[in-house]
Amino acid sequence: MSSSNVILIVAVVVAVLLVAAVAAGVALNRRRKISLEKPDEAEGEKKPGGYQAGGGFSLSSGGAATAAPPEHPVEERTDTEGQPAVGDDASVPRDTERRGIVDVSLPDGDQSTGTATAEPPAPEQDTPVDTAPPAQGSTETQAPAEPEQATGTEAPVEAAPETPVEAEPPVEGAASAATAPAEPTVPEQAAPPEQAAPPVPEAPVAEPVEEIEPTSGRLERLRGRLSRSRSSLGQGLLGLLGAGDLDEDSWEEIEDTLLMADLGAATTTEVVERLRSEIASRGVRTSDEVRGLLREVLVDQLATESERSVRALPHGDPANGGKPAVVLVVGVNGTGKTTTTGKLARVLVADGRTVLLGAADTFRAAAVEQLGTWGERVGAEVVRGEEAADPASVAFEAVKRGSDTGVDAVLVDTAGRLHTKTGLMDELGKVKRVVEKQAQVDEVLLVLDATTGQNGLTQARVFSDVVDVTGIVLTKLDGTAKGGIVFQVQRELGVPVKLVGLGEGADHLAPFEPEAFVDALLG
Ligand SMILES: Nc1nc2c(ncn2[C@@H]2O[C@H](COP(=O)(O)OP(=O)(O)OP(=O)(O)O)[C@@H](O)[C@H]2O)c(=O)[nH]1
Repeated sequence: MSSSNVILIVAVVVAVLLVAAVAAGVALNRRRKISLEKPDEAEGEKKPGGYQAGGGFSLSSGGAATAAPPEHPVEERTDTEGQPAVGDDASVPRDTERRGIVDVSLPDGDQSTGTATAEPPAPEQDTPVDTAPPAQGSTETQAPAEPEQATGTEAPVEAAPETPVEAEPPVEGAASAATAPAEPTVPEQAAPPEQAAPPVPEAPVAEPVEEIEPTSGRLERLRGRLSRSRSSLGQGLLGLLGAGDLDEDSWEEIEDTLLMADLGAATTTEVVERLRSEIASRGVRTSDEVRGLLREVLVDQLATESERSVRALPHGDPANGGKPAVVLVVGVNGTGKTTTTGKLARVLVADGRTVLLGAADTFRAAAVEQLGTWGERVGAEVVRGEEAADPASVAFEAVKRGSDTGVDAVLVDTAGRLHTKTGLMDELGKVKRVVEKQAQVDEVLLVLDATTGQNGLTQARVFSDVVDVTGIVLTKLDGTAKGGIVFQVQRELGVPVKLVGLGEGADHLAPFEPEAFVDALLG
């Protein structure tokens, strides 16, 4: 072979390598960009009763790539005086019992958090949870009992005699699903293909006991529940703008209206400036034109590029080795975490999905009970720990159980109250890390109470530092005239509002859609 041939071949090889590298770079870049977008149809294949765009919930499955953490504006953190902060209650606690601070220090490889869990799951006992001895860390699964009405007196402890976890081959950490998982040694996505695995337990299937309201058109149907915000913000602005001849006093009033509705200073300034310039250039006369302009300006403020779909669809088919979606629900107690977890479960079940609930809010026995009731209502299995159990252990067990039984989604309700903010945050971080030992966390929904205004934002910043919040659920929008908090939350946190809570009813959860929301505000 002549030397020119050799050079030619080398040149061709180099060219091919270059092309491959460029292609890989482009692909990687694209993957990062769409990490929060809907997956291909194939990935998030739908079951009957699915969701449509426009009025329905938008669900997607988490991609292989983890969503890039949102950028959070760096701001001075100040707890609002006299207001509940992270680690406190967002509302008056419904009970007074508190558990002590759990040792949540977690150096890698630390097994000490499982200290209290050496005991096997408590045998069947009829004692109500609050009087049960604090057998920390033990978890048990609760099959959706044939529900009558859930009662607060129901003894939650039904020792699952042979939980699959205990029968599991001794994957370190998993062996202690009833204890704190020894996290670092569990290989990620460990799925021993040819192990003599114990029979895959079937998720107890129960029919939802209640009819679930259709999931499409929720925001439309619930728009009346925004009436307070509508009259203060929507009607207030329309009235002022429609009066014509806007002098400085009028503009000041418009500004005040926006501020009072909790839009925040930055958004308010932008909205007023835009309205002023558009009115000056376009000339807006009729009430329809006023409404049209206002709608446009407000929707533009709310629209973000972030994907709003909730990543609650499984990775592949769970019946054939696919993994369930894992959703963590975080937030301060009293904001509506448990309620939102239950409502979201209903949405998924209505979509033909199977759900498992993890009651990792072990801080308060009643919270666990509450989630148990939601589980019964939708026919979802509930994995829970006893009061004061290690939440990470419960979460771990829930995800494991969900994977074993092949559910579509595991929703984990976490604690929002501890004696100290640091303890809470350490614990939350641990919950996420532990869960990630066996499955990707697809969605971290931060639940914020819309009625707490600025304080909710403070909470959100703290939570965002510990876990990458991927979506906001703004609850109790029905109980406030300050629906403008939606604008501020998105702007300040850089995280999209994905769901809104519009009441205490089981189906008072709606997907957040900027246009429909603004329409509801404007009446
Ligand atoms: N009006 C209204 N009330 C809501 C909404 N979401 C939740 N709530 C109520 O808020 C209260 C607190 O809700 P929870 O779900 O218990 O709050 P949490 O954050 O989980 O608190 P724990 O159960 O202690 O963990 C309950 O009375 C709910 O019914 C909503 O969108 N609107």
